[in-house]
Amino acid sequence: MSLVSLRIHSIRNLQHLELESLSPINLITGMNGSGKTSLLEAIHFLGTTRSFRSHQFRHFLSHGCQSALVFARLAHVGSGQTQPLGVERHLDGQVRARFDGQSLDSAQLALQLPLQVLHSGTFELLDGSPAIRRQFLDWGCFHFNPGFIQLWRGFRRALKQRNSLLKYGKIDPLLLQAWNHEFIEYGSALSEHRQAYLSAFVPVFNRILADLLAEVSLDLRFSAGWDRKRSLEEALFEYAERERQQGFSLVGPQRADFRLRWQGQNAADLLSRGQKKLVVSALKLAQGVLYRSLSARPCIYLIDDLPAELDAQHLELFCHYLEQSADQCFITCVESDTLKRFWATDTRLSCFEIAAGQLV
Ligand SMILES: Nc1ncnc2c1ncn2[C@@H]1O[C@H](COP(=O)(O)OP(=O)(O)OP(=O)(O)O)[C@@H](O)[C@H]1O
Repeated sequence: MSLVSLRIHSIRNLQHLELESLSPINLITGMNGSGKTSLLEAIHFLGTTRSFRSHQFRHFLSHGCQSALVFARLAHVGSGQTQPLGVERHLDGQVRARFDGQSLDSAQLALQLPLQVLHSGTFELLDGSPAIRRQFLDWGCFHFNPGFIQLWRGFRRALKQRNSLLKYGKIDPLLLQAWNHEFIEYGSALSEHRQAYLSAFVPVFNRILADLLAEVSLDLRFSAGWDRKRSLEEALFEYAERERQQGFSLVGPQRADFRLRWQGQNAADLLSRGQKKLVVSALKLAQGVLYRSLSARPCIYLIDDLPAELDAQHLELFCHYLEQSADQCFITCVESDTLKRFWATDTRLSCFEIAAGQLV
């Protein structure tokens, strides 16, 4: 699906904004503080009911408003048919997502509008906490395997119950055994899905990285969250006493991570900012390529300040990559001339300029 038109109400300084005739490549330009990133945030809200830069809804809801609404018409690739998608969220916590007249839960919404975001915070994928990389990995697994969400939910439930038993000291052995069983069943399966996804992902990532940043070749290492020479059951047994003392689960898929190594060291410690941006971009592009090859559906890319950190040569490579993909892109930058020259003349491109939250 791709967005054909977009209507935004009450997201940051975008009180009411309507965009028509969206293209595969959409350039959003404007001065600092004009509302470019807010527009990307609004599309992210449409696909997830959340922002990618504020955890709290009240921070990205326009000041003085009670609710935010984003509405779009989505087109099936290759057909002229469009369907409406709307997401509304109120300050009191109510969230409503509707697609073509049907209510959607968050997982169904994510399936309708698969998004990849690149913004200044995305660097954390390399040097931030493992939770950020697990989230990245689980996005891929979620779209790679329809059964993954059930496993993930089952595992989260078992982890929560297990942690609350360990936390409150008085442990009923039968109850702990029951939750251990769930934890092991769901946890082992979850980890297998993550590994299967990475096996498919790594060659795609390496290929894209070689195109975008030929001088860097990275080794992606996955750690499951426990020593894989043992089963998860054996690892729980080995850590049982330490977990009792610490009061929470110490081993399992909730500790999984992956690291990128370059020349035997943590890549984040060696790469320049521009190189980091290209590596993170290659990770995100690889997820999109894999998603498209499995589902035959495109991803939507939200790319904030694409030119930042990149020289003209890498910028051109990046733009070339985006225009060749079947994905839809929303790209922000301050000056439109910075990016306009990098596209082929037959690329379907729409340019929107924003000033103080309004289209110019
Ligand atoms: N909750 C809010 N309600 C209203 N306005 C807000 C809210 N939060 C932030 N703003 C304002 O919205 C404006 C748009 O911010 P945004 O980050 O989208 O700008 P931008 O065009 O991406 O700027 P830059 O080029 O500097 O990154 C800013 O002026 C900001 O102060």
